[in-house]
Amino acid sequence: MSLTNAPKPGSTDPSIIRNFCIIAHIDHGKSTLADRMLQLTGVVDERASRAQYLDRMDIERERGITIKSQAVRMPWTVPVGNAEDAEPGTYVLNMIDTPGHVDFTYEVSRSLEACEAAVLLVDAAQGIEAQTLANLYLAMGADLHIIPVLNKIDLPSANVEKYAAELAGLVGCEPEEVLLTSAKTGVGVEALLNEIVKQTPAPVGDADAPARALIFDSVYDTYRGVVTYVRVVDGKLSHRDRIKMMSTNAVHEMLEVGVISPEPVKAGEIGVGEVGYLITGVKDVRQSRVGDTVTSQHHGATESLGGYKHPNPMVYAGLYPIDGDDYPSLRDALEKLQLNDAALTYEPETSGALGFGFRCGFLGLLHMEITRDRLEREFNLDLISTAPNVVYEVLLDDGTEVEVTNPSEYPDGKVAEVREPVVKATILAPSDYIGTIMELCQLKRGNLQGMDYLSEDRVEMRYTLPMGEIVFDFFDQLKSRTKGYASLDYERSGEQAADLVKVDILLQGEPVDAFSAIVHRDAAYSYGVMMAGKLKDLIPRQQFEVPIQAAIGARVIARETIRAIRKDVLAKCYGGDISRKRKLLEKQKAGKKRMKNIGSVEVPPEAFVAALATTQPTEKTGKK
Ligand SMILES: Nc1nc2c(ncn2[C@@H]2O[C@H](COP(=O)(O)OP(=O)(O)OP(=O)(O)O)[C@@H](O)[C@H]2O)c(=O)[nH]1
Repeated sequence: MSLTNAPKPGSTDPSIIRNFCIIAHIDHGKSTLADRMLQLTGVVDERASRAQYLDRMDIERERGITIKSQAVRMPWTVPVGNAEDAEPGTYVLNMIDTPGHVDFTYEVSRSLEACEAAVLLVDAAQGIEAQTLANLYLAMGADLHIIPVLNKIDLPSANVEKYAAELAGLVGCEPEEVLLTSAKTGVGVEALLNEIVKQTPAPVGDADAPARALIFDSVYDTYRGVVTYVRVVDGKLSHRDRIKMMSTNAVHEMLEVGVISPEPVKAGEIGVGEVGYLITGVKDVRQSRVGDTVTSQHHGATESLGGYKHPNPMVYAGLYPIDGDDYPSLRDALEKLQLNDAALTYEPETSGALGFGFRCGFLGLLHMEITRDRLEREFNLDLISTAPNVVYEVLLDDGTEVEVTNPSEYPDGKVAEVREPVVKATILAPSDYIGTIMELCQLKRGNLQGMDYLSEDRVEMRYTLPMGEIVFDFFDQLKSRTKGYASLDYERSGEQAADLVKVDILLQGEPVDAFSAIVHRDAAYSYGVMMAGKLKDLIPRQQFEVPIQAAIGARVIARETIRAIRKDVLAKCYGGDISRKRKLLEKQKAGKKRMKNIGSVEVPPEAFVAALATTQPTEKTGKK
């Protein structure tokens, strides 16, 4: 349909608005389906459509993942006499794109809150995966109507019958009610749009009440400052308003209101049920937080929409520039990233081994990897990052409690109790792998909470596990044990007391803070042996013997030795060529400058990078 006679923002009757999102496991085709919908509704024409319109950032496109949610307004006309029995007429569909990964669960939950229905998309060749379930539970928690869809039905390996039954069993409908699409070829997508119109409840709100809108995303734009995405629940927001953030009472000037279709389109106002953006001139997303309620300054609402949560980092790691001179650039880069990332925290720290750097807090491992990636790519920095760790609550003998976000700050002795964060994990896998998964979970101190068969050969296992074990190498091991067939999802679920100790690694008797780790007492020995062995291979031989030790307090639990060598770079230069000799000596000197010194031991930065490389690709990067 043409865009010119589409209903105008601000004056759209809520009864013709349909707000929905697409939820899916990674790679099941969410972005492709979204692109196809943009084309079919005429919002993006086929020629202009570059693949995956919604995934804006380069990294997202390269890795094929969605980090930030976006919302697009699409007009859609249901023709008279359509097979799906939707009421003919022109509707406004707002498609809200949700991030798919567990690290961003809170952002997902806010995006869902802005919708009335969720299209649950499942790959017809893969079936239900862990994130299908996690997202479905979140959507059901938000009271959304669920529209089950099997995608990729064009694939020769698609097993429509089996997975339609699985999906129907999950959402509680008949297998015939599961819609079938191929986002790639477009088959079934028009029918899906009609079904969305038919099945999605129209938004309900009080047009005459004071304005209340939910912030479900907030993005920093270099030219325009922060762009805030909102769903209006009651009243209306006009470009003439001054607005108030209800969690902080901060008041901002409104510079622009509009809708995205798919580029920003200015509007005078947006009303009940509508989804759009606000620009207020704030320069930092922390002033416009996801989950907060926006109201107008005058005659504003007194009660916020609820559900606002402050994002708390769950995983910490130290980031250090390989070249110490890059420290100021790293600080500037983190400052810039934080403009667009309310969940990222950092503070300066100094490491005896690595010099000046920052201790950064992340929502999870993917968040950490994305941040590191962006620092290296967009800001051209070479970084060493320490192994990620979780936050421990340590109760000392004298009754004081300290929060430890860095293993090297772990109090020595005097510890009465240590509490560690726990997660509820859901693992989906072919039933052949039950044995090996159970073995792994046991090894990682997991407790089986329940197990269900989704179909005769696929099983869902629910565990509680210490989060510290998950950030270590759990995912990697799970994938290798199940040949990549298992999928994992987890959410935070309280704390537990545990018998944890700090293992230090010493080079020539000097502790190297970057390698200290907090581990379970039973795993301390294997961590010590693994680390000492790794370093023995990575640190080049020096002119003297270097002992490597792993220790708990004063007790040494593992030891390796790097034998001495005298590296004579001139050995091969017999006779006279003095300029060649000088060149070699200069080269050696330059090499030494890069070295990090631990006592008198020279360690090349690459050894730190390799020793600290967690064998820990997350679900996304594991595919690289
Ligand atoms: N054959 C076939 N391939 C499809 C279909 N839909 C998507 N794909 C392919 O599946 C892959 C993943 O699709 P995406 O749309 O990026 O998946 P996604 O769910 O958005 O992934 P994330 O953004 O990472 O969560 C891409 O290579 C698509 O081309 C389909 O209907 N048929």
